[in-house]
Amino acid sequence: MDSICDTLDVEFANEISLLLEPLPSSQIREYFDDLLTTRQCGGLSVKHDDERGKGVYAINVFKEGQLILKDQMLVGAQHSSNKMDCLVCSFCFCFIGSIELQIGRKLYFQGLGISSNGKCHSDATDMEDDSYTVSDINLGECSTNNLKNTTPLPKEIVESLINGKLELPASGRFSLPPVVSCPGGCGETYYCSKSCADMDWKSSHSLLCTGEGSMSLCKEAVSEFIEHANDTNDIFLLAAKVISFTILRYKKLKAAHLKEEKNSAPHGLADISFSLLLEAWKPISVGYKRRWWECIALPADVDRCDEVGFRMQIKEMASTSLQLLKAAIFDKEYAPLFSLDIYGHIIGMFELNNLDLVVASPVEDYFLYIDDLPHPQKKEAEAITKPILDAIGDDYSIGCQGTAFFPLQSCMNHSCCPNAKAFKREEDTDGQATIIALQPIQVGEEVTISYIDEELTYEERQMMLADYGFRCKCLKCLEEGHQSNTNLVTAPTT
Ligand SMILES: C[S@@+](CC[C@H](N)C(=O)[O-])C[C@H]1O[C@@H](n2cnc3c(N)ncnc32)[C@H](O)[C@@H]1O
Repeated sequence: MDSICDTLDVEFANEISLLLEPLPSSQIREYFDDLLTTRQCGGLSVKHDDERGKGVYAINVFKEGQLILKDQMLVGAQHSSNKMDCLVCSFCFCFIGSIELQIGRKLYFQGLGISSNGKCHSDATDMEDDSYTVSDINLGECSTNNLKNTTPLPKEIVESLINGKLELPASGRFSLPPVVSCPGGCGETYYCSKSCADMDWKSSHSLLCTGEGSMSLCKEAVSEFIEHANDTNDIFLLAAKVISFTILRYKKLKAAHLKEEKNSAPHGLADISFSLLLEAWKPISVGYKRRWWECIALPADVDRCDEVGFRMQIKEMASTSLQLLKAAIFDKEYAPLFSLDIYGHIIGMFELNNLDLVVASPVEDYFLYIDDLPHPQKKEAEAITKPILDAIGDDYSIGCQGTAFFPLQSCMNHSCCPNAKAFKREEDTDGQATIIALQPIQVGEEVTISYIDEELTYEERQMMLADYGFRCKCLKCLEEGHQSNTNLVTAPTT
């Protein structure tokens, strides 16, 4: 595995080990206390123990069913294969536009079909008089929808759904925020508001935008990086967001520092630069992480004897992705961020902590509403909606799907008898993680969630948790583990 030589890893070995060094527990606690204050979440605290690392503890009592935490993601991305099904805000992941636009886009992409390389191909006409047109839609890979038993609609109807010329019955009850375009003009990301667009721009998108306003070194290089991620693993898009986020935070800290320096005796900037980079990196430094190619679970179809080769391939793929990212946004000033070791640890952090990003579809709610209407209205509405439902087929209910890193939720340890779970309620219409109490939780008790299906057998659970790199010692496992050991001892020999 050492055959992949990355010169930055050698040149910046000291800086890299400082970036990867765990923070002292007092700093970790301070960081999470501040974060909990910004989340307006008074009932929790993050503490460290030597056996299991960080954990989340209740400092208030929670009742069964009570909301424990709404956690805002640090970075997240919609799966490229899901972009055909759902148009969502690229920052908060709520659905945008209108029910008609959501349905029209879905039918439009279904109508295009999927070419042999898994990409959409476009042959539709533009509708230039509207702010969101068919030609605006740039999606990367398409999902392989289940199009069996669907009855296509005429192209003009699909176009009028997208253009807002056709209004569906009662769709006003399901109004969605308007579509706001990317300020950099990439035509690839859309938002629910100017404030989401601005926050995404300042957080990471300004460096990863492929539009005219991009702050990257080379827009074509950004496009190449994105294409590689779409073709291989969209986790690289999240890693790029983390690096951009750190660079932009660093630049902001440096600007504030220079402003302060003007008003006092100046110090050498070189000395202070790395400490500013460390500060900018703090939200990532507190995340539990290991190198991706070392911690990724061996897929079921890879034989144990091919393990070394598999891990080497993963490392090579990450190295290719990093070279493409370097061509897009590298600067010597923050060079250690572009070492393969740091890139591997960022992706490993996602591997070990990420939560599925799920937002339910308002299109599903819309069709359920129509189905529930009393008889005369239902018949009237269905005269219009039924052909549309027949054209979409079984996939009408697909919601937004992606992956995201949540700073507080990722501190929650696993238990096979958890007292909390990640659960989206009806009112949770964006990408935040929502954690709900499954049972009463007392002050001082650890808040735990299950990373796996806790109904599996003891052996199956341990096998699945081995992918997360640990053996579970929760009460249920201690009891069942003891029982299975006892059975082994007492089992009759044949
Ligand atoms: C998502 S993180 C949870 C937070 C983590 N403890 C930390 O320090 O950031 C998952 C990691 O926590 C540890 N962990 C979580 N639940 C555990 C459990 N029931 N028993 C042992 N280790 C556990 C394992 O190292 C696991 O890979």
